[in-house]
This record gives sequence, C-alpha cells and structure tokens, in this order.
Amino acid sequence: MSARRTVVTRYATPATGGPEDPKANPVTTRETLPAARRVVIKIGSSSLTTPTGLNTEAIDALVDVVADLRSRGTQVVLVSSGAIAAGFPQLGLTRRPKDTATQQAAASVGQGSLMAHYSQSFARHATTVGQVLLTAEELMRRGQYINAHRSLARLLTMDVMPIVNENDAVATREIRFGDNDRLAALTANLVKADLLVLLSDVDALYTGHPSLPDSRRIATVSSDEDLAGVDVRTPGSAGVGTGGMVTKVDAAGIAATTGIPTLLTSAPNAAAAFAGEDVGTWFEVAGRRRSARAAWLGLTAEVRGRLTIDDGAVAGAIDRGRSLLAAGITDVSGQFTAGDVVEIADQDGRVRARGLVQYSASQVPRMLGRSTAVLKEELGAGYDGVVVHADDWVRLAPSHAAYS
Ligand SMILES: Nc1ncnc2c1ncn2[C@@H]1O[C@H](COP(=O)(O)OP(=O)(O)O)[C@@H](O)[C@H]1O
Ligand SMILES: N[C@@H](CCC(=O)OP(=O)(O)O)C(=O)O
Repeated sequence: MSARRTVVTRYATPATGGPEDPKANPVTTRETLPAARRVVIKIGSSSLTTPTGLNTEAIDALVDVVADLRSRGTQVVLVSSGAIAAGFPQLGLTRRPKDTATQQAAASVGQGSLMAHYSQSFARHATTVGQVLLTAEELMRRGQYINAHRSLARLLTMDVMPIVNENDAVATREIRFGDNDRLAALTANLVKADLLVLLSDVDALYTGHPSLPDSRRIATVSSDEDLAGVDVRTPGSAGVGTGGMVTKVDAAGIAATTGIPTLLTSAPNAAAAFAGEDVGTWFEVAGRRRSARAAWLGLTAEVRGRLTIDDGAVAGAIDRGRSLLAAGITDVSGQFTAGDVVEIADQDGRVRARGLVQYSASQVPRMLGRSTAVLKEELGAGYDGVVVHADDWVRLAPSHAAYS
C-alpha cells in the first residue's frame, strides 16, 4: 500500500440541519446509532475473501446483520469491495496484480461471483439485491451525480438492497476512486445517510499498527488533534485490500465534513455496533449536516478551471457570501463552459472557494477587471451578470492534516 493520502477539503456554506431542524441527523453519538434511518455500510476485501475465493460464511453473517437492520426499518446501502480479490483464484492469481488490465479482468470475473453470492444470501431473507457500479466520473459531473442519486433512491423506495462497488472492469487508473472507503463516504453523502459504517479486518483504529504491543484502540475521534501522532501508514491485509487505514481515516474525514458520523470496526462486531455498544472507533461530525449539493461542489465535483481574484473580491464576495463579479477577477485559466465548476483562488494562489461559473473560458478573459456597467456598454447586455452567483459557490478552508 502506498502512503498516498486523499486531500480532504473542508468547506463552510450555510448548512442545513441543527438540533431544532426535523432534517437534523438523529445519530450524534455511538449510543444514538440505533436511531439511524439510513446507513451506508462498507465492507473491505479482506473481510469478504480468502486466498481460495469468496468467504461465503463471512458474507452470510454480514447479510444477516443487514437483514436485521432492514427488518427494523433502517434503510441500508452496502458498498462492497472484493470483486478483484474474488477473481484471483479463478484466474490463477495469488496477489493483487499491478497492471490495470489484469485488475480489470479479475474484477470482471469476481464481481459476478460476488453478486451471485449476495443475491443467494439475501434471498434467505426474501430480499432482492440490485447492483450499482460507479466510476469517479459519475460522481464528478452534476448530471451523472443526480442520475446515480435517482437510481439509488429508487432502489431504496422499491425496498431493493443496493450493493455498490466501483466499476473496476472498466475504470482506468485516471478515472478511479482507487479505494472503496472514499467511494463509501461519497455514497453516504449521495444518499444523505445518517451514518457511515466501515467494516474491516481490524476492530478499530489503533494508535499504531495493531500488531504492535503498545498500540491502543482509539475509541473516539472528535477532531484532528485526536489523530496527531497516530500511525496509519503500515500496510494491511496481505495483498487484497487497497486502502488500509489511511483511506478509512480520510473517508471518515469526508463524511464528517458533510455532517455524517462514521463508525469503524470489524465485520464480526457489526451487530454490537448497531446496538450502540462501545466497539470500534467513532468519528464525530465536524459540523452540521451540509446540503448534498454543497457537499458535491466542495468534495466531488470535477474542477475545470480557476479564477484568481483580488483582495477586494476576497473581502467583498468570499468573506461575505456574495456573488463574484468580473471586476474582482484578475486572471483565468482552464477550459470550461458556462455551468462548469471552477476554483476561486486569492492572489497568493490559495483556493478559497469552488463554484459554478456562468460564462465560458473564452468569455471571462474579456470581462476581467471590468465593472458591470462597463461590461454592458462594451460587450452587450449578456455580459452584465455575475460570474459566480452567491448561491453557486462553497467556501473551502485549508486541507486538514488528519493524521501524521
Ligand atoms: N493505526 C492502525 N490501526 C488499525 N489498523 C491499521 C493501522 N495502521 C495500519 N493498519 C492496517 O490496516 C488494515 C485494514 O486495511 P485493509 O486491509 O485495506 O482493510 P479493508 O480490506 O477492510 O479495506 C488493518 O488490518 C491493519 O493491518
Ligand atoms: N473495488 C475494489 C476494491 C477496492 C478497495 O478499496 O478495496 P478494500 O481496501 O478492500 O476496501 C474491488 O471490489 O475489488
């Protein structure tokens, strides 16, 4: 496993939800976890497979826990890894192959076996399963994001059990999520879940690798300080998982910024976790629940360009939540059309916000530094609008160092 980390951006826009808000998340502590109305559960390859293929006993045990939750009225979306590892034995492989094409082949073989077993296992509970394979691209473009949302929402209203994975058979290195922990966090936001549960082969986050004698379980993570000095970089499960602990901590960070708490524990602990027992690691939310659109803009959207703004625009627009006018823009780069997402940077190059731009990359350069009145006079009525409307941008705070 590489020591790569996902950059987690925090953003600050008017949030929805709060203690007095009916849309507020009922899950605020480990004890309130049984109140979750909608949960995204992610399970890793190491918990679902053995060197000889699928671990059908483990899958059945997970399915029983999910079925129990569903029978109590909790909606569940399962994000299941395991396609690539499940394909190994059938292709004569013992470790995750390095090249993309062989991984794609393994996933193509393994995803079918995985779903076949889920289908059979959920049938014991008279439950129909639906497969949803996503690529990063799908969640980056607004239209496709809404499509994915619509599909999952429909499955849930039809009482089908959605099982999500990355579309590994076609995803290339450039357009991959790369790890299902992040996919699970983004899915939790996509379906507005109350809770994200990450099930791994380890029962909690530890202060160091769990095999080390002085490593201690971390019961709760309330802020970045709780992660200072925590070593998450030592690789995990022999060649099957991809993320390790780094991506789990990052995923919990993403969920936290969208107002969704995360519980990290092992698959055998799942039932105890859903009963609100003191197992695993509980990651508290970093703020109030955000609108899904704001979270999409801040975390998922594909950025097509950059607008650099002067200090007056930082103070007048970004700091005060106002629309961005051409007069405050000093530079523009990238290839974008009206409606694309651009980042908004200050004179020091710090990205301060992300928003939907109202003009294309060929139009904005002609507008730079000009007042609305001058734009209207020189370029015509179509050029007197705001460049990024106040409703269409989210503020970003500096990336947080979630771990050492
Ligand atoms: N600080 C830590 N606390 C717990 N586990 C850690 C830590 N650092 C590294 N790990 C490793 O991360 C592994 C979990 O990651 P991974 O094998 O990718 O799981 P999954 O397949 O569930 O995604 C653990 O089994 C453990 O070996
Ligand atoms: N999508 C891939 C799994 C990627 C992944 O993140 O694996 P893991 O670290 O085991 O959760 C698969 O199904 O094999």
